[in-house]
Amino acid sequence: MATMRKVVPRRLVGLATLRAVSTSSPMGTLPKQVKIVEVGPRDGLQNEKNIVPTAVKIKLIDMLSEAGLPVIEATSFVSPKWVPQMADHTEVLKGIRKFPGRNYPVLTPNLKGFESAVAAGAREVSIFGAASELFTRKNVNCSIDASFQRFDAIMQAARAAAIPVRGYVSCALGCPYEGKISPAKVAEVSKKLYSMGCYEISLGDTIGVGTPGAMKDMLSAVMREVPLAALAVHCHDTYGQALANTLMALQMGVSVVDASVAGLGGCPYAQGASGNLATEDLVYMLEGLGIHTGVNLQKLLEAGDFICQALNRKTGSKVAQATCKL
Ligand SMILES: CC(C)(COP(=O)([O-])OP(=O)([O-])OC[C@H]1O[C@@H](n2cnc3c(N)ncnc32)[C@H](O)[C@@H]1OP(=O)([O-])[O-])[C@@H](O)C(=O)NCCC(=O)NCCSC(=O)C[C@@](C)(O)CC(=O)[O-]
Repeated sequence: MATMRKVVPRRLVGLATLRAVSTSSPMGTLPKQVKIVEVGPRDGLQNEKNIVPTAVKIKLIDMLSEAGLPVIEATSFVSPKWVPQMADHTEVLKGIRKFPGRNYPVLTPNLKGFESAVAAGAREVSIFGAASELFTRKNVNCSIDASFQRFDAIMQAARAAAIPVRGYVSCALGCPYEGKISPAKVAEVSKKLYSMGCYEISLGDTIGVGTPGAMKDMLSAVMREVPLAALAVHCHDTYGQALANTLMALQMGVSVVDASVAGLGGCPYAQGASGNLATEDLVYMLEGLGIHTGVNLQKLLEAGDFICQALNRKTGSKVAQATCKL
């Protein structure tokens, strides 16, 4: 295994001067604490063409746990024909160290996936819907309505097994196949997922086309239907807007943010989707705002290094690039 690169501590020390920003600044009402949902091992890796060894996935998740991430989406129990990279879901879920008080949710598209996930030891699952009809067909091979019938079956089984379920709404700020998606449609799908029992709804800018203005309009509509405390944002960075969009959501009171170590990611069924918001960049910004995350940035950078070296890939995190010793 290649050696870890050293992070230059001087750059990180500079943060201390920024920490004076108060939570009731003119920027809006910022949350005091943000829960980061790390999606790198799932969203980050699912699009990788070469199969990443199971041992690498396990080590990545363990390093992310050591960095203090409270929630790490570990894998997905989808069809291996559709997403070959996630075919080792059972081995990954069984192989990782489960830190006390942390969650390791997995994606489940249908009852079959849910049952396999539970058999592999999943204690939390995520169902994934979308606000776009065409994207739903490309991603899970059925209509939005039919996807909700599958979700019904999962919700019933999850209730019986006392398994919490998170819900995703993809294409919340645009669709690769339909283009613009109305905030009303996003609100409708979010409300349905929440009403059926999802404890949290993650609003995905799947192809990273959103801007802070679009985020504001979409969130305003969703907040009329779903309590703010149950909302999360999930921004891809295709147009370099992910951090700005996330900041807008924070200013509107959202306190749960999805991100992916080293900015890895993309949905294989969303043409043009690039990586997610890099977790390192999110943590750096939140620390600068004086917002608690419980994440150790140094250890997170090391996890980012590890996976980038394993993938032979340059990091997508600006913070990692800036702090990299040349
Ligand atoms: C939903 C299906 C399965 C429908 O796929 P289908 O082909 O319509 O399903 P089917 O029920 O006809 O089954 C076909 C075959 O798949 C098997 N199968 C069926 N279900 C499972 C399962 N759970 N696990 C393992 N195998 C399964 C089933 O047993 C059968 O096997 P065969 O008889 O041919 O050998 C498929 O379309 C699929 O797996 N799609 C997943 C696509 C995916 O993972 N996309 C990425 C995640 S979403 C995302 O990234 C966005 C997000 C969440 O990050 C937020 C954002 O950024 O917006």
